[in-house]
Amino acid sequence: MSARKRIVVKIGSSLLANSKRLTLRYAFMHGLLSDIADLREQGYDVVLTSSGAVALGLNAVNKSPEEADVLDKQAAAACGQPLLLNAYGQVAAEHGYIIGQVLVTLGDIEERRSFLNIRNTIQRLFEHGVMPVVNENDTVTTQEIRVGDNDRLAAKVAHMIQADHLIILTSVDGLYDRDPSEPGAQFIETIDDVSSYLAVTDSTSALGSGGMLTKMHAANMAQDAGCETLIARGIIERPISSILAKERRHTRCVAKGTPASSWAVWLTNRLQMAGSLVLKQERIDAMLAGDLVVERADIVSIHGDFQKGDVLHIYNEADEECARGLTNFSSNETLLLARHLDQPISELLGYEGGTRVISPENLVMLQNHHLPWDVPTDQVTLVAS
Ligand SMILES: Nc1ncnc2c1ncn2[C@@H]1O[C@H](COP(=O)(O)OP(=O)(O)O)[C@@H](O)[C@H]1O
Ligand SMILES: N[C@@H](CCC(=O)OP(=O)(O)O)C(=O)O
Repeated sequence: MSARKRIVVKIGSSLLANSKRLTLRYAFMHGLLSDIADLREQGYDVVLTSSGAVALGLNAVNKSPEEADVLDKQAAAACGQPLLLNAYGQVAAEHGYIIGQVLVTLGDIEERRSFLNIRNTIQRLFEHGVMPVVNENDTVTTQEIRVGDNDRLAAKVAHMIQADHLIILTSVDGLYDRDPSEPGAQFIETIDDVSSYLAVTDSTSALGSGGMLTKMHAANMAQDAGCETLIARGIIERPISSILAKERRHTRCVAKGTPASSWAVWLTNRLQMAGSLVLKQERIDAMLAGDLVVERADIVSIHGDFQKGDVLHIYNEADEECARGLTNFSSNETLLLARHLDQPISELLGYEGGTRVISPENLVMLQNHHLPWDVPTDQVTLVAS
């Protein structure tokens, strides 16, 4: 691992685009990239996760943020992303460095192989002194399969590169106990456990997507990965170094304890559910006591249409999510195996393979994880029926 420190900086749309004219705020970009030039000199490797493609492309499709539908936004992103990256490229060159574009989809970061590929590419860009600029590839995503906000995407990148800090620059100076436009809103300086703030208001600025809600989710994901999240106002001189030097107000979400392994964090911080299993309480108790495995006899019900290698969410019979793990069988195979417990697996499936539905090395308990999903209500298959 390199001795250089790593930071992921997330830039919200409201910082990059003028909310009325929907044009680029060059002065902000200059200040930001000049600050990054100094940080690079001081030994920081920086990844920018930058929004702004949709906002900067809206003029090209003749729409305002309010009237644009999903397709308009995808078309706008196709026009705005090159504008954005061109500007980053030109301004970075004035400060003596090169940027590289990394466009990703939800599938790319949820699939282990492409996740590792992106990580290796970012690593190689660092080795060449190039600053990666990451954004979601909005033109190819659909509503159901998209990250949807760059806060959580930035947290994924922070986990991917084992960043020391995730810095979220936005239009307010941090988290308040309610929307700061409400009278009496109190500023929150330090957050030890993000889980108590996961239900904060989700109202956004004119161009924003997720508001503070997705910033808290991002901080929660980063906390799991051992990375501290700092949330601060972006329109200011030296927007990043002034935060790192604690010169101005910001919200700090502390990274506590030893981070889980990269594999465990990848398994738990999923944004998409392939399928799920409800297990008998005895098995959940055994798993909590350290016996990490799922056998076919443990299954009460199966949800969803999943494939071998997909990550499943594991629930107890009270519909509480307890664990996540990588399945060795598809949903059809799992059903067959669980319904015919007295028959050998090789006979049922027609091939020799393992016997466990989820193997110990591929199973992670969620006891320290704060983003459990509700049990899905569709596509339920009761094993005993
Ligand atoms: N509890 C809160 N604390 C701070 N800001 C909040 C809160 N609730 C809502 N907001 C609003 O969230 C907005 C920032 O989120 P967003 O517009 O999505 O920014 P970005 O484009 O930078 O991601 C601010 O305009 C702020 O008014
Ligand atoms: N990928 C989108 C950004 C989505 C997003 O998260 O926006 P924001 O809440 O302003 O950070 C774009 O480039 O416009």
